[in-house]
Amino acid sequence: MSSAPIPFLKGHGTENDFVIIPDLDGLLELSAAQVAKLCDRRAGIGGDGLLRVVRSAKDPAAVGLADRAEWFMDYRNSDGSIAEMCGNGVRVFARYLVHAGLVEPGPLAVATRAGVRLVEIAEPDADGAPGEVTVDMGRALLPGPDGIEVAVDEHRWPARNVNMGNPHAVAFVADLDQAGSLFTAPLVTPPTAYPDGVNVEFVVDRGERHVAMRVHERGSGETRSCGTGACAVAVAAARRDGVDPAVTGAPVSYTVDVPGGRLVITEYPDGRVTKTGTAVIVAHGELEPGWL
Ligand SMILES: N[C@@H](CCC[C@H](N)C(=O)O)C(=O)O
Repeated sequence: MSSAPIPFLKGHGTENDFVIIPDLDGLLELSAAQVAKLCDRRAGIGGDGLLRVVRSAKDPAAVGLADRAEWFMDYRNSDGSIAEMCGNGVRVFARYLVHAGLVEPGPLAVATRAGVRLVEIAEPDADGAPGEVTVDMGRALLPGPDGIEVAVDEHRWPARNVNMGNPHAVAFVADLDQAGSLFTAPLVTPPTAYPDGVNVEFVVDRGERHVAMRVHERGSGETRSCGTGACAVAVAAARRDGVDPAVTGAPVSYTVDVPGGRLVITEYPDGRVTKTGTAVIVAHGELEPGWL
């Protein structure tokens, strides 16, 4: 790694917060331990995850995507592990590119480990406040099997396996407090359903096409929002409510409240799932030389 100062930014999407490392030409190699150090909330910058911003052509992980998307989101969880996709991360990533003058508001293709995702960055409003960011998350997969369960303390719920590029177990519960402290990962069975680990969402109804959730994220613990999780929740709710757009032929939207704000998720008859919410840059700085 070069000894030049390393710039960073901090941003969040509905309080799912990220350390952003611009590495436009792919000169940095961040180990899992270095990512965990950066995401540490006491000894580092602090974040639920890290977004390394790099040109697709400069990162081997984005091979084959560079002709469709100039920028690659190298996303890592706060423990340093790699995840295929981060739904809030990709919106904050797009916000950073506009903030840095690297792209204009409007449509943008972003390469991720789950493939290319299309983002729409709204123009700032009349007061100059940044507009919301929408991402087309592609199709949800519901691979099963039947019989998945999530357990916390004495509570046990049936759960639905929804894959949004990354794995989710969605459980509808009577009360979000039943999920407990979430200091440790909920028990998900059978373990064979998720060989690579799982993000777990606990969901309650708030009204018509309106739910609220808490999440325990693989590699990060409980977070205040999870974009892929909110999409998984909306898809699971649509199946439960009998409004699968592929069957009804009509799009369906769910408002998903997370501890850090609100996301709006729409699923279309062709299977695409979009997600809209805020994405904010809050700070920037430079790492102390030698610290990392
Ligand atoms: N917070 C994210 C999801 C990040 C990845 C997840 N922890 C995993 O390991 O799959 C989101 O907004 O989608």
